[in-house]
Amino acid sequence: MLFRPEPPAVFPADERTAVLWCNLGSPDEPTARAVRIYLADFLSDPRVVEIPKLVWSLILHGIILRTRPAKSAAKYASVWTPDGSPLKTWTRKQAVMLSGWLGERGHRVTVREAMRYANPSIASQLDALKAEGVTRVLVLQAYPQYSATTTASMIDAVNDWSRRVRRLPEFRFVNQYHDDPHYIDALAASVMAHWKHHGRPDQLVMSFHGIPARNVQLGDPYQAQCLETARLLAERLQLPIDRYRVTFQSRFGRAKWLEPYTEPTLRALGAAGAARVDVMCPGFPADCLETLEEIAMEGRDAFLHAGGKEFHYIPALNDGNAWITALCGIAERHLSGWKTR
Ligand SMILES: C=CC1=C(C)c2cc3[nH]c(cc4nc(cc5[nH]c(cc1n2)c(C)c5CCC(=O)O)C(CCC(=O)O)=C4C)c(C)c3C=C
Ligand SMILES: [Fe+2]
Ligand SMILES: [Fe+2]
Repeated sequence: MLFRPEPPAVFPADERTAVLWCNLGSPDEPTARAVRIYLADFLSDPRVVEIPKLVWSLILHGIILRTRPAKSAAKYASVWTPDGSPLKTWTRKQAVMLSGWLGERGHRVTVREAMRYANPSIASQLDALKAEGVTRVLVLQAYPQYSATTTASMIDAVNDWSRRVRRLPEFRFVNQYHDDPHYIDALAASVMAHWKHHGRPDQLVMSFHGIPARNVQLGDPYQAQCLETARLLAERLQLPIDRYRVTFQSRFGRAKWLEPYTEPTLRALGAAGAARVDVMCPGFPADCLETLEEIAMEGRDAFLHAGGKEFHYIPALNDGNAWITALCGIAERHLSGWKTR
């Protein structure tokens, strides 16, 4: 193991704090080539696909990476903006806003966004922070609900970087904030803002990203945390139990994932004659491929073709005031004890 040489320590240490605002990441471009590189990295992560390495490597390289990149690239192209991937654009904007708001509250902290897969990578952002003299890093993730497939994988990436470094910053990790009252308030505010203009739907569908059902059996708390977020949000919206449902989207492969699945639920609601369905994705703080394409395009088509009349997608929290307030509060709580002002 080779640790990097570093300049001699200066005493007393001048403590400098940073918040690393982390999200999943997107391909660099909506092309089959860039998506292939992204998916190869993403899908080789043993936290994401828990299948024996040799078997998975054959399936991944023999089948998936030959067929999926072109299909996914076309989907990415349908949501791509002049600024690039929506997920990266929103995540960057959230980092800038969080930095400004923490500054207004008197904190001297640097805020940077980082991506688990592709760019800007966790390693490159940690390198940059270290070069700027940062000695304390709060790792905050755009995953309100903990899953080993996402949250633990991000911590793995930080640990991979740490393995190469001689003088480590002090790290803190936030594992979840699924029941944070301000996060719930921010979700409720975005729903209420939508309903103020459009009235209430017959059904509000709260769609979370799925994971394999087996992961939950093996101890992943993700499903329980999604259900708790949904219950708290419904309570906050004073929504009776028969006016909302919780579903799981983005199933990958043939194994059983968390149910009920979003798209079949939307089709069933359409076929049953639901006049209007609103869909929101509480587990995605930033709009991305999975919300803008899978829900707002494919989900809409599924519902309307099955006979539904009106479909509304309620945008993700993105740069909403209530959400940045919540983010600020979560960061401040976990920064406490580190002298930042
Ligand atoms: C293969 C297994 C996958 C698991 C497990 C998984 C869990 C998971 N993912 C998110 C959030 C996002 N996923 C996104 C895209 C995406 N997810 C998978 C696969 C799994 N996700 C793939 C292959 C892709 C890429 C697109 C595709 O080819 O289908 C995104 C959007 C990224 C973007 O660029 O916009 C997000 C966000 C969570 C929260 C989660 C578990 C809780
Ligand atoms: Fe995913
Ligand atoms: Fe998807």
